[in-house]
Amino acid sequence: MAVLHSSLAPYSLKKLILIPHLKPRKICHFQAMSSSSRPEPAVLVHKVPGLNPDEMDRVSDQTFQRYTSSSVKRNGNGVAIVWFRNDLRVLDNEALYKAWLSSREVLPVYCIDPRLFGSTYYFGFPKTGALRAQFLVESLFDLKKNLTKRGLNLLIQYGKPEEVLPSLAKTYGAHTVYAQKETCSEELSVEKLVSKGLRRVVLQSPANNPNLQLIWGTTMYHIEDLPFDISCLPDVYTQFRKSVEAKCTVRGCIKMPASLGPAPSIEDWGCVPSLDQFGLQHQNVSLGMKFVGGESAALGRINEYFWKKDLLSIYKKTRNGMLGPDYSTKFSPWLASGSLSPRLVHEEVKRYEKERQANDSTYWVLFELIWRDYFRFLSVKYGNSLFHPGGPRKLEHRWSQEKTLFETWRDGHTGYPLIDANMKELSTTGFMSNRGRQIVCSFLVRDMGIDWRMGAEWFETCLLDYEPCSNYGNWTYGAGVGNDPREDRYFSIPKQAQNYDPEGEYVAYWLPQLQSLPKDKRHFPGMAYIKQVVPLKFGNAGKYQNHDKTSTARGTNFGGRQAKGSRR
Ligand SMILES: Cc1cc2nc3c(=O)[nH]c(=O)nc-3n(C[C@H](O)[C@H](O)[C@H](O)COP(=O)(O)OP(=O)(O)OC[C@H]3O[C@@H](n4cnc5c(N)ncnc54)[C@H](O)[C@@H]3O)c2cc1C
Repeated sequence: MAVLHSSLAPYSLKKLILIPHLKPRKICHFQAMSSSSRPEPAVLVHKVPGLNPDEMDRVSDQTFQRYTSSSVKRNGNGVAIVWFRNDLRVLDNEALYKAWLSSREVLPVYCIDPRLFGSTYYFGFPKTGALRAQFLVESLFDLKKNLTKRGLNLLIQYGKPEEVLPSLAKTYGAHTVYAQKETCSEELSVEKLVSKGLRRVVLQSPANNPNLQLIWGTTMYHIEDLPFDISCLPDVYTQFRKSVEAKCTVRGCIKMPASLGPAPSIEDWGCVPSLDQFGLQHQNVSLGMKFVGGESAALGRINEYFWKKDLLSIYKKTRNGMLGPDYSTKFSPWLASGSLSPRLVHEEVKRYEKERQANDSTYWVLFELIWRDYFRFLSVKYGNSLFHPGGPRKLEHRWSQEKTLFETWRDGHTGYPLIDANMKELSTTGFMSNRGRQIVCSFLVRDMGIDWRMGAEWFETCLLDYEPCSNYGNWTYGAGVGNDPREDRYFSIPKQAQNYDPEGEYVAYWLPQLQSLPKDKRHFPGMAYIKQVVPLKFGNAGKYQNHDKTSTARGTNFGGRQAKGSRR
């Protein structure tokens, strides 16, 4: 058992809870050391993917050749608009494909919706942090480049889609606006407003009859191929997985036309925005991983992880790691922004299995992508209850919203190195491993007793890979209010530290003050002490109660519709 190291004793959780006015920074000694005394970590920043720009372009061009075709025939007329949302890619993009097929000219549009740069609903954190905004800027820049190479351009407009799109449809006489279908209430409310705006165009000039066509494109398994009605979606993941694996096939990627032009001529196509246009300042990534946004980088990462480094063959053994770029695929930021299609990942896994090897690891990437699908489908089945305090099961529980305590977690000042290191990684890079996310979620909710929505909203601010279904879905599971009553797990910090960072390498990377300690002391310098005096697990299971009413849904800044249009 670790012995308390006097100079590194973390303040006790009990003290924090009993005396909330204590300023953690003052009593948490190891965090008060001056930065000049900290040894520099060996590697400062890993670029993900770790390819140089020329290599990335080459890889991306090769993949484009594989997934495009020159023999696709076009038979449409007029102008179609593609409204890019969370599908910032060219390959396997069905909305773009249908727009191309049904028209003579395609007008690709991205709307920078000011609401995405407002505040989160309950706790008022920035809805999009600077790192994700930067990732978005890079993604748009790359999309514009890839469209231009194929004869189109990207019109970037600052404004609400329900104002921008009808006006463009009217000006260019577009017959259809194609877009990827979303499933959560804020996005659904924008879809409704766009449809309404397009109907107004018809009223004003009946000859012009634009309509909105929404196309499913976010999951690996298509919603129409599910072997059950979505209202009967199993509440146990394993049942869902077994059922889709037995009864459905993943559709192949759509072969996109090699050339997509011509585009209608527009004088000003709009520039890729800079961060100050979002009211944000550039945040430098000085440690950990710096992800590069955009489809080219996503294809580069597949190439690097699967083909160049052969890491796919050992994924199952490494996936629970926390340090460095290569323990897991790191596909999530590109999947969330839609720069990468899950079906393309599926096809590349199958190709790898054919050309190199098939094993547990190659299968396990698909297993994880089925989790991603599952959370998306759950959002259709459960709607807004995903965002309610009691989650899909409508459980009642008194959560604390104590600000000081929450801030120690948010800022990585809890005094527990495993928690602090993960929270520092999140705020510095916009990323955290799956293992880390489960641990910090359990700590916030079960050890600190804090409202899980505070954690979920903070993740919403910071994560590069934020998307509502996976984020709120995983948080409801972590808080024990998810749809599956059996997914109610407590993560013991000593056990997690022992299993996943036995040498303390991860914590010492993010908290360099710990590097001078012997490896066995890095992790829980105060563990013996904490175990004696702090009831780490509050045993909350007995406090939950079922109740029938959902919490009062309120309006959001999305769409002005009260209650129904609200996520919360
Ligand atoms: C509290 C909490 C919040 C989370 N919030 C998000 C989020 O906002 N966006 C997000 O994409 N993921 C979220 N996850 C899931 C998971 O942590 C990340 O997808 C994963 O860490 C991304 O790293 P990777 O791409 O290297 O994953 P890999 O291990 O390489 O997995 C491959 C892909 O499978 C999918 N995947 C893996 N695990 C999960 C999971 N538990 N749920 C859903 N999809 C999964 C991801 O798309 C991932 O890219 C959250 C998990 C927790 C516990």
